[in-house]
Amino acid sequence: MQAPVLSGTGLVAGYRKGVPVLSNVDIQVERGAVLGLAGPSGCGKSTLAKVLTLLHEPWAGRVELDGEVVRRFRHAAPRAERTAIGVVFQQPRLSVDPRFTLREIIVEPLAANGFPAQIGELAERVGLTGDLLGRRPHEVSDGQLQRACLARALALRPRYLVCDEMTAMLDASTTAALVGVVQEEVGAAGTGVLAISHDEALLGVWADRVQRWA
Ligand SMILES: Nc1ncnc2c1ncn2[C@@H]1O[C@H](COP(=O)(O)OP(=O)(O)OP(=O)(O)O)[C@@H](O)[C@H]1O
Repeated sequence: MQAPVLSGTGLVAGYRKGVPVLSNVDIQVERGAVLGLAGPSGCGKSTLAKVLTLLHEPWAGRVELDGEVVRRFRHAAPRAERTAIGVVFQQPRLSVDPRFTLREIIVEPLAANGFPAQIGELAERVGLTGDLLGRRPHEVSDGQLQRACLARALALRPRYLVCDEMTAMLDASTTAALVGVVQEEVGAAGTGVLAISHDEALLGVWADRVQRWA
């Protein structure tokens, strides 16, 4: 049986030749649990997030998705592998097309994969009600836009979800709401979550286990 885990083994990655940001990093994100990742600014947490979501190709080491070694990254990554791993970044305004309505933002992965554009229940779960779905990013708050980004990430029911400082720009009540939605997904769908955060107190209540980088 294939191991139900998203893992990185011996990962080496960076941006400039000869200057690795990740040097021999190991990580295992298990299904049905939240792994917290904490560490000082600049240590490479976001770089690891990009490698595990197949957006950045490591120089060495391997990423495995449920027992299969990932061989292609970025645009070359197979659709089935890309859609198995959702991601929410810190800054929602850098993550969306400003011309799209929130509804279009959430629907986009469903449409791109040939699924019906049914998002009513999902939008409600993330707290986007009333006329919010018809608004564009400049007409909503950061918290409302981040709700849409989380809904977009969950639309295809990914087996894994990487939350890279998902709540860093949000107030306490929006943070609690979004973490609650992720927790429901972990419980109902067995999603495996990597929660990257500076906020040790948040990870203390959210994560089942925390990996700390020096
Ligand atoms: N696209 C890029 N091109 C060049 N260097 C980059 C790029 N992205 C990140 N870096 C560099 O890689 C190093 C690690 O950055 P990364 O964003 O992974 O760290 P981090 O731990 O997530 O930091 P923070 O907690 O501040 O978000 C930093 O020195 C950063 O300047």
